[in-house]
Amino acid sequence: MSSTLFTPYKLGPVTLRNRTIRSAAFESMGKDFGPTRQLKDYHVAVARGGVGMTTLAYAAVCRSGLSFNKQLWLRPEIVPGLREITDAVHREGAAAAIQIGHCGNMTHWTTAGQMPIGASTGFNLYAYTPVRGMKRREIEQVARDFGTAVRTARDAGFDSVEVHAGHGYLISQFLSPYTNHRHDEYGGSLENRMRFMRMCLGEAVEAARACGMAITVKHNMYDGFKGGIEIPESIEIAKVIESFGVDGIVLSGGFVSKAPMAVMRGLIPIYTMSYYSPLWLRYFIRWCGPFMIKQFPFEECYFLEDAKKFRAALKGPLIYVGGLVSREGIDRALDSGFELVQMARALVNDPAFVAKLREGDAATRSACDHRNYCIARMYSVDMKCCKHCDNLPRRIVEELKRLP
Ligand SMILES: Cc1cc2nc3c(=O)[nH]c(=O)nc-3n(C[C@H](O)[C@H](O)[C@H](O)COP(=O)(O)O)c2cc1C
Repeated sequence: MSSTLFTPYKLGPVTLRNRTIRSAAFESMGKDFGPTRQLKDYHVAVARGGVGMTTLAYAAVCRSGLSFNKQLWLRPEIVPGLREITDAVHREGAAAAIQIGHCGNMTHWTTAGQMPIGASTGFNLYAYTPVRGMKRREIEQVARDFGTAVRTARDAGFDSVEVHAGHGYLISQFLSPYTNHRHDEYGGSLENRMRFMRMCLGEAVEAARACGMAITVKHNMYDGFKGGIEIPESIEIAKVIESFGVDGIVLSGGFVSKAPMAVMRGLIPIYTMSYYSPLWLRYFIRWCGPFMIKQFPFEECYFLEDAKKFRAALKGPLIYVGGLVSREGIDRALDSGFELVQMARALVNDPAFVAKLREGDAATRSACDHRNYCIARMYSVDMKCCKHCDNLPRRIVEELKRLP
């Protein structure tokens, strides 16, 4: 067994009690773009369950960066509600982080309060909406919003911020040749495609340093389809992220609008997903979902072999995420040179998973079976494991049983 898992780690100015972080996983528990009692209770349970740090997700840096109505929009009005959460998390001995980002083209007018904007003009199937390419002044404003969001997070008592630069959110829409078709200084060469990321990181890192917060970046090792970012280019991007002096890079992959299961792996319960979708979308998902959503089989530590290539190329702290379900897997990641590990589904399934690892024997495993009910449900209800839901509709139970 690795000896480092339950040792403290200094993440920039913050000391974590151990090497585990609850990964940013959209809870779908917000109301009016702000926090709720349910959101607080969930993160307090995770903190009580032993993690070093828990991450609230996802918080948009401005209104146009919201993709769901139950997300957070980081602004002064919600600071008191967030402060209640961070105080309660701290009382449990854990640190508190918040993921900040902008969803770019993955939204709808009704949520964003304006026409969706992205790196380039187009039509987004994810939200069935036309998208307008961002003007220069919008690009500059959103970059500044990243700095403002960091300061707001500090006012709310967070110890750390995670900049979302992966998964097809706005920064990765600029980075990826698949979504960036610009002909100006923000498009074309890799240097140009990284310009927006550099602007956002410049603002966010400066703000974090000024207010004594840790800062990490979630980055795509690859987008998960032909025409997107691949590992060699992604390593070059990671080197630039590292040059900003961030406290850690979280290595992930996949584009939620094109290859969502490349991010999370495992099965996707199509009927369940359609059940929780608005009526107008329900039958489209039921009929077209199996063809549109590419499957990526789940495997423990599914990103580890690729993440090791980044470990070999980079010097700074790296955070492993993806398919951690056992002590053996966590130790494997830590022993491969990653300073910290993040987990999402193991903690959706059981917020006390880390405490069980500490108290249990080496064979302790998460009971999550990666049938991904939590993902199907998250879009319109909240993020919950099927194991915590009573009285599920019969057809959902049957579908979850039927999946191999
Ligand atoms: C329900 C759910 C919601 C998620 N939402 C986000 C999110 O808002 N931001 C993000 O960066 N990743 C999100 N993810 C991805 C996780 O952070 C993580 O990268 C991925 O699930 C792999 O970790 P795991 O195998 O421990 O679950 C989400 C995952 C799940 C299961």
